[in-house]
Amino acid sequence: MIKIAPSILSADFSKLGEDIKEVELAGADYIHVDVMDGHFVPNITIGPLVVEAIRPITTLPLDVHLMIENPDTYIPHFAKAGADIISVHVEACRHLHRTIHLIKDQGVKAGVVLNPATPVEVIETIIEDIDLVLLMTVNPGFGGQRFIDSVLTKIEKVSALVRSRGLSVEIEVDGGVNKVTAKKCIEAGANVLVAGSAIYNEVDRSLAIKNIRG
Ligand SMILES: O=C(CO)[C@@H](O)[C@H](O)COP(=O)(O)O
Ligand SMILES: [Co+2]
Repeated sequence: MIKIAPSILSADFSKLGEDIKEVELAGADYIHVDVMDGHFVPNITIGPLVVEAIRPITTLPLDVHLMIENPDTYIPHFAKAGADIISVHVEACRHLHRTIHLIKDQGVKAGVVLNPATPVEVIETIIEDIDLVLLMTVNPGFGGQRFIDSVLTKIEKVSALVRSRGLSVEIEVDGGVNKVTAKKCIEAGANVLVAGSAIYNEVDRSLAIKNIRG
């Protein structure tokens, strides 16, 4: 089953609650929350206060994508605020195994994110410990960027790894996902598709989600 995770980075922040409710009613499976700190990526977005504010708005899982330095400091705050999945970048974690278990200790699902230039091999030793692998299909920091095709090979590799170990780890892709690139990601083995501009820039969000799901 293909899941769609609209990224609220492309929503209208002056009516964030309405924009979240709208994609929930339009068939979204997760709400993707992009957290940026101005250090790991050159942009600043939202913190645990906003996660706490949107928690009562939706019953969908909040899929929190941390693009921050020192994630260990903030993981308990995002968990307490109501995150259901917390994903950390391997590039930001000095002790990745410890960070993954810190997330799980909060009773939250743990995801690991790889930038486009990071090879898949880095997750071979921890794939058994996680619930989700998030492959960035753009360089993180901004919505509305162009999909990087070379990541498709990485999706195939992660998919083969998950199958060969008999795991049920979700494979999520994020960045430049639209109805054309979504098809390629699904064929390569992804099952969770994050989309910001391809959903929030469309008037008919229900149709946009349907088109991406394929
Ligand atoms: O994490 C990120 C960007 O760093 C994403 O979640 C974007 O917000 C996706 O936006 P689109 O590329 O779909 O417009
Ligand atoms: Co994201």
